[in-house]
Amino acid sequence: MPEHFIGLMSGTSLDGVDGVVATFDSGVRVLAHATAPFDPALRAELLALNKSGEDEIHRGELAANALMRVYAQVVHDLLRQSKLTAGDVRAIGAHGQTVRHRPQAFDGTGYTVQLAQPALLAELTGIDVAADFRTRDVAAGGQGAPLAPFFHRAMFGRASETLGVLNIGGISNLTLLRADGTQLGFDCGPGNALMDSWCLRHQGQPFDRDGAWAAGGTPDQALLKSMLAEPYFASNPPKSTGRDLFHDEWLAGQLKSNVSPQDVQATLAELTAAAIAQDVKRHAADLPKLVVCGGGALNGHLMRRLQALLPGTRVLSSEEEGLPPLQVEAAAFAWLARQCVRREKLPLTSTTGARGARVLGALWPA
Ligand SMILES: Nc1ncnc2c1ncn2[C@@H]1O[C@H](COP(=O)(O)OP(=O)(O)OP(=O)(O)O)[C@@H](O)[C@H]1O
Ligand SMILES: CC(=O)N[C@H]1[C@@H]2OC[C@@H](O2)[C@@H](O)[C@@H]1O[C@H](C)C(=O)O
Repeated sequence: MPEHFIGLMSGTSLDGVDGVVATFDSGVRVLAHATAPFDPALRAELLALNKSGEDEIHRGELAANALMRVYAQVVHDLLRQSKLTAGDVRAIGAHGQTVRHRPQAFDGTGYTVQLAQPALLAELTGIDVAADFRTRDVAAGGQGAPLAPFFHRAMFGRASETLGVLNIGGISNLTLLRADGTQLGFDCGPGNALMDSWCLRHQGQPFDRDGAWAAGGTPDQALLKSMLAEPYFASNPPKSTGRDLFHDEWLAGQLKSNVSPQDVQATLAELTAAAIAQDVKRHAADLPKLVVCGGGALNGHLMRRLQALLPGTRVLSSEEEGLPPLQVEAAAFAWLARQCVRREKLPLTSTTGARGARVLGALWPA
């Protein structure tokens, strides 16, 4: 029987948990996919914990416990769907919930915090849990993110082919896999997070389905220019970002003139697409193919804008390459769990800037 791994991802969009059960013995094979939304109180608390607040250690621990219960529910759903038992699964890779990401802050080492309680998840599932994947990279001088590029190579890479893999979650990140075997990976900037928040505020919807609201507006060029002047966009990789920088107050600080809510949404969509296109042109002029995953791949308007800004590149959904957009990151953490239990070092340097290859993650035995 092949070794099975479960991957659980709850990302910066805070929409909930995506999980997969997968095998990697002969290529990547996803046997089941399950999701669980966050209930509004947990989502609000996780969002609030992205900023300093009262009694945050206590609140953070309770939120981590609550998060693990949602993770356990996804694990049980995956086992039921795939007709596997806990004993059939070698390990779970649990990402946790990023609430702070400051890899180079203050003391030159910095930190990244993913709320999780892997011990509780091991108790609730009876399966070994690999977690805390980012901190070793930060300790080794890296950004701690993005980590999916190593999986992107395993999943989408082809010998002697140059291609890009783009994840558009709350934040967007780009992986460039070059024909010569080298790679680059970094966060481009906002993905859906600012759009989601603006849409909730003005439309009462958690996200702009298919980008329809944005598509009916017109980007405000002065606002777009001002947003693109944020120094993060021009800075060189290795680099990573998050809600620490791209939060509602950042957007509020940009809104100096009177732009209609719908045109602001159109401008935010254009910002996501333009920042990505700028990065592709800067680091991979003549890129033949860009495989898009994450929830943003389901946003037709965003996909059309990306294609228009990158006319020489074929922009396609990861679905066309064998893995649906909402399964890619969860599959990445299943794969990272496998690397962790095998004590395989990942060649981090060209992507995160870490000093050398390291084993990522720690293990909580069942
Ligand atoms: N049908 C759709 N139309 C438009 N946008 C969508 C659609 N479905 C999902 N999305 C967007 O995708 C987001 C979720 O994406 P995803 O699950 O990839 O993010 P994440 O994993 O939380 O974030 P990150 O990759 O930054 O960690 C939603 O918040 C929403 O903005
Ligand atoms: C610190 C953190 O949680 N970063 C996330 C976030 O969401 C997208 C982007 O920013 C990426 O850098 C990363 O997630 C993916 C899974 C990664 O590590 O590749």
